Amino acid sequence: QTPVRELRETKLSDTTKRMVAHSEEHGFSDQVRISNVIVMVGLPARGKTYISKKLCRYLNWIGLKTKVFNVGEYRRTEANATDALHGANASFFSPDNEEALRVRAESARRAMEDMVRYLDSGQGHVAIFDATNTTRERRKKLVEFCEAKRLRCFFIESVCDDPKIIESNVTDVKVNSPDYKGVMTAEQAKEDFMNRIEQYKRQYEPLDEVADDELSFIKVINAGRSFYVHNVIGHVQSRTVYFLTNIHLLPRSIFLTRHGESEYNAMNRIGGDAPLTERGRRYAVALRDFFILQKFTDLKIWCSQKIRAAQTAEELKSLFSTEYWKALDEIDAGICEGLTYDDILQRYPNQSDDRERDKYHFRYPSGESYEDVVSRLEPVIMELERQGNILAVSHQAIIRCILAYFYDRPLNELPYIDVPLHSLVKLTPRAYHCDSTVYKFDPDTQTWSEESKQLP
Ligand SMILES: O=c1[nH]cnc2c1c(-c1ccccc1)cn2-c1ccc(Br)cc1
Repeated sequence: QTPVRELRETKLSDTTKRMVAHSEEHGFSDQVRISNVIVMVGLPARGKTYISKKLCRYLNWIGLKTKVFNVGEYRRTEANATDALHGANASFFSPDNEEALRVRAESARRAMEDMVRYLDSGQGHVAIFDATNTTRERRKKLVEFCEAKRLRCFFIESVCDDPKIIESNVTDVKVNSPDYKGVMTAEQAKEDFMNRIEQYKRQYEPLDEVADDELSFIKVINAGRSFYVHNVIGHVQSRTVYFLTNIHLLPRSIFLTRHGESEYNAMNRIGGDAPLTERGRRYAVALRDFFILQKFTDLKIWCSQKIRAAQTAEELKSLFSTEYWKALDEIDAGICEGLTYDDILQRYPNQSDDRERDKYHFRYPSGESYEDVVSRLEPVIMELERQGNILAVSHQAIIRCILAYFYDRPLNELPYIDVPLHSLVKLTPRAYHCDSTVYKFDPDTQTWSEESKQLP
């Protein structure tokens, strides 16, 4: 069997070899060369931090290093220097409060400096500037600041006049804000926060397609019910717009599980397309009983196209609609398919070392890397964002990639996320984090146990 590298040498023409070498060295498009700044705009309780955190998590997962710079957090450190009550008093946000304006301008300046440092250091590709930025003058300063540093600016304005949505934000998030913690009751905090919004309304200048014609921006209206998109430039802005049009706030749960134990698992062999063992079949039945007990009515099942996954979902397909996704198939181990870990250590010692050194980027010869799997899972993640209650029956490497997205884990930690057989993960996305419960089934005692943990 000709080693893969030799194949590549003979197959590529000189021109192609030069192009491949160049692109491997210089990156493929402006997503690497030009740094992007995403600027949030909107009154308080319009979901700016919600969008910032969620978008940051998505861009990091697709490989664009991104960080949120929240000016409120800078103000709170600034305010602690003088008077912690600053944020807990709506009059702090009055346009007539000179001292407060100084503190707020100082916090914005320090956040902008840190943002540029993050991008200039080459550490980051995208910075998200999470602040109200509600006046044209404030936004003009930001554009000038970014232009001077060759940074491309994209504005995301969240406008919302739906009282139900604002109410859910204030009760969900604001009353637990550090501004109010231990300072006043939830009722008082809510009232103060509504006053804070009134203060901002006095100066709010929404983005305008005529007055702001030269800017690149998207107006998100009523939590994604409608959008106005203007002058989108480049890869990062295009992926951002696409993401925002696919997310929603409706509460739902996502269930993830591997297939039941297969004949290959029992022989410690990787890959392949083996059927379930008796223990694996018991898990399939237990899974069906679990969802009958949960009384889930609107659940959709997504399953990989491997026999062991299809057999696991078999028991459930009479209850719920089932779709088979090739994108959910296990990582392709290439020339290592069907081998045991010992076989691989003996036959391919060098590959085993490479894999240990950088498990995320390591690609099995004639197979895939975790990075390749993340790329083929992007459409699955996007469809998960669009859907309601989903159960995905898939494989260890695949579930690691999906969990890394919802848990906001760094990519180098992704290949080490614990995903044992016969365990079912229930994810419930919240405003700024994801609740997670793990249910474990023991096929020998045929009992379920639960370990609930709320991830940061
Ligand atoms: O309050 C809000 N007003 C307006 N838009 C909002 C929220 C929230 C929100 C709601 C509850 C808690 C935390 C954040 C999310 N989005 C939102 C914004 C854009 C998209 Br695309 C989807 C949701």
